[in-house]
Amino acid sequence: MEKMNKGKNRDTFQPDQILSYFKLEWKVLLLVTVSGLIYNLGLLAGPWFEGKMTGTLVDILRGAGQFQDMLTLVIRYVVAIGIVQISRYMKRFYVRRFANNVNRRMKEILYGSLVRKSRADLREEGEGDIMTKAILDVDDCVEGMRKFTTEIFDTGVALAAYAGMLFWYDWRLALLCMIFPPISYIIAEKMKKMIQQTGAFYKKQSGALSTATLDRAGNAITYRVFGCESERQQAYEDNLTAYEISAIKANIWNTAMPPVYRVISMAGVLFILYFGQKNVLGTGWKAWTIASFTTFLACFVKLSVKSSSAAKLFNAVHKAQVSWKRIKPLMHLFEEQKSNESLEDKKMDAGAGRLEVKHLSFAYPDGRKILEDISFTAEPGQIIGITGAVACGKSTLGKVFLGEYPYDGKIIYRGKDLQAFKDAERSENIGYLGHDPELFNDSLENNVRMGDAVSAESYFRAVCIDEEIAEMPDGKETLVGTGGVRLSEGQAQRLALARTLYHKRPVMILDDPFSALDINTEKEIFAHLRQMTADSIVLLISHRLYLFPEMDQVIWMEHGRTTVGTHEELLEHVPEYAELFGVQTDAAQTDPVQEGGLEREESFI
Ligand SMILES: Nc1ncnc2c1ncn2[C@@H]1O[C@H](COP(=O)(O)OP(=O)(O)OP(=O)(O)O)[C@@H](O)[C@H]1O
Repeated sequence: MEKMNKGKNRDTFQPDQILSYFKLEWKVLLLVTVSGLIYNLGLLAGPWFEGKMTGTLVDILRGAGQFQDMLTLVIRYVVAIGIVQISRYMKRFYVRRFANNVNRRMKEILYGSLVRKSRADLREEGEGDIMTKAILDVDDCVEGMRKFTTEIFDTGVALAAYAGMLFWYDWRLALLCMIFPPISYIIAEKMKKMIQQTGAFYKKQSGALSTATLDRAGNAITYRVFGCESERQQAYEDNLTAYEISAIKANIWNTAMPPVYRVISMAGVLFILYFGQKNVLGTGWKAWTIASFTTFLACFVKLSVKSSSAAKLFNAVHKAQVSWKRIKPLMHLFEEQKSNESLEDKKMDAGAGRLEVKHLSFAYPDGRKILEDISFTAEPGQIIGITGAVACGKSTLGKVFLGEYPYDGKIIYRGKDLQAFKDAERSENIGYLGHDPELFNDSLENNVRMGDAVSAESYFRAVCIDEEIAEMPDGKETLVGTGGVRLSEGQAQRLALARTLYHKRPVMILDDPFSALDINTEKEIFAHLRQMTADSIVLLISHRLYLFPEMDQVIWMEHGRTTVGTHEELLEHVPEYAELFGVQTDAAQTDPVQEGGLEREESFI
């Protein structure tokens, strides 16, 4: 990959063209070619020596030959075998190396493509299918390429050499018995469709089974609690059965045909036995010795075996074609996009822009309109509270800023519509914290720093998790487990917020960041948030309204439409908002846990 990124290879490399991968590996393939040619041409020595040795043996038995001749022949035979085997080893080594290089390159490209897909697309595709593509399909594809590369020499060169030898001994007989191998090729080609169909179906089932397995493992507790285990087990069994059937069918088509091809290829032996013995007896097309007969027969058997491997090669190539078809649309190189701004520009500009949302409307790909004609503006330093009824589109409004789907209307920031932002520009300007903390299996600190050098300590304090971390045996080095499984929900949520604040952006979208916290902690963190985002715009989506009197603006959402104003204005003009706020603040006053204000005052600027 590194090599590919430099020099002229990069300009010519086309990741969605199989030939490009061969071209990129031309040095390794050259070594394969040289060692492959030596190996396969050397193989011809086998039948030649076998014929010679048979002839010498017959001479010795007749008393016309010397043991010394046989010994010399055997020594030369052993040396020839040595050379052939060394070249065979070299050829195999370099073919494997070629396959490993291509496999790694394809996986890197595919991985780069998959991680850039939107969350929604990934979910739609299914985790199981993604895993199948990223691992199994690449492996099958490369296996087809490896076999193709190997067989070009093992089969192509050897076939040509054996055929040449047969013609040299008796061209009429050679023509006669060589009718059969092409017939086996034709049959193999005809079988292509079945092999491809069963192969594609097997891949599909394999993806479905992986998805079912992940689902079962991920939701095991839910299924147990709700008593759905036997039902899920049955669904899993059904998937497993479908997978097994598809695997058997694909395997049958893959393995049952090669013996048939071999039998067809071998049919020429009958001609050799009949016409060959005539040659030996002196009544055929050529005058043969026993040695010539043995060499011809051995050569033909080897040619038939090789030609049936060629038919087998077709199977592997057909299988690889199925996989290639599945992954080809994902084979694109992505450049690390960098905006042209310097760090200083970014610092000066950070938070300098006003955000203008004008007549924003949005529908998911299923066509249902979620947001309708939304307009508001926000200035740097403002925190804007977004709330509304359940499922009214709050999260969707936040996600629109991620640019995963197109929208109507405009979101203008820094004088440009968000849809015109490059990915890198968008990620430099928009920070997002969704419902899922998306923690990875690393230390608490690394989850916040994400590779940056600055210490995460002050961010731990900002989200009020510092004291809990201090009590953990490994402190900030504590591993959080996959998805943060070793943390409480509130801890995971705060850690994710610390990460978002650490990587502060001029526009920050925080989707319900306090939902798992008590009011005291929420208020404390909010005060820190206010300090830390003094030059940013924060869109804070929340169901809880205790903090809304402190918001610079409030957006009330209902059926995809919005009312925008200050908290006081909304209390006056939106009865639903006033009612919700009243209910929540009344509840807080009667709940002792919900009372209180800021316990710790600290500056985070
Ligand atoms: N990826 C999606 N594809 C299609 N429809 C979706 C998708 N995500 C959400 N929706 C639909 O959009 C509507 C708004 O969902 P959204 O999550 O934005 O609401 P919300 O106000 O944040 O909900 P909540 O109050 O439960 O947090 C819902 O009806 C939901 O079913």
